[in-house]
Amino acid sequence: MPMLETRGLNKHFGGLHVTDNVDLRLEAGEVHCLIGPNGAGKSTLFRLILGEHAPSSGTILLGGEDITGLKPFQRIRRGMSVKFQVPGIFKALSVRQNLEIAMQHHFEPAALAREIDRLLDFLKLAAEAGQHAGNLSHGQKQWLEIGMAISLKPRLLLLDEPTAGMSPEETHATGEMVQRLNADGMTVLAVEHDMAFVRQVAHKVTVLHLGQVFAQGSIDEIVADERVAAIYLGQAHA
Ligand SMILES: Nc1ncnc2c1ncn2[C@@H]1O[C@H](COP(=O)(O)OP(=O)(O)OP(=O)(O)O)[C@@H](O)[C@H]1O
Repeated sequence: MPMLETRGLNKHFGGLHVTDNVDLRLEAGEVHCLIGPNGAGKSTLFRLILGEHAPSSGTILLGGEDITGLKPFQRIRRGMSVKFQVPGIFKALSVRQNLEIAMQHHFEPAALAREIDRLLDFLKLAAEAGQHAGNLSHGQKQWLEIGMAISLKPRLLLLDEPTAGMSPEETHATGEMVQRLNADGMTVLAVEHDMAFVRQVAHKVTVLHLGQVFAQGSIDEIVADERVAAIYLGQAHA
């Protein structure tokens, strides 16, 4: 059974058809990257999956369950989690306190401290645990945000341009984090422009164009597809 499936998903904003009959399927245990030119409808599709927009028509299934009518918090309770591009961290609190806020209601105190230590190691933020989150570098803030998104161990993680603004080294380290999460069983859907990252992590790539699924396949198939090169990859330094 797929972890996530959209069937005939449509979204209109007035006369603008932004999501056009999208059938997307993520198998459990898959890392799937969503690419496409600016304005292709990637963010809108993300918001539909998360429940921040209601579709004009179509169905969304999580683990086989129809979640189309559920609110975002109900989807999160069913094991979905998201990291947006703009960090939603509390700058005046320490790195550790940010993770505590995300996790405090879900663990006993002793287990909480242990889980946070493990997570800080995973995020390469152990040395920064006591620092104000506002003092972290841009890449570290993104990692803290990923930490908050994975702190409750979702089965489906949505990442919106996780490596935006990162150096190549930080991008690679982020890819390794995604690979480790995936090795532990997490299914991941990432909107991403950085083709090195896509090549590093993706089992499958979907190209969106004008709100539609334009092409789908492995990264090698996508890079070899001249139709994709014509609309997108020329701009993306594949
Ligand atoms: N709330 C809205 N109301 C009206 N139009 C919208 C709304 N949200 C998005 N759009 C339009 O839908 C189209 C797709 O936008 P979307 O942000 O989903 O694309 P994208 O692929 O994520 O682009 P980018 O890579 O630039 O973020 C754009 O033309 C945008 O102007």
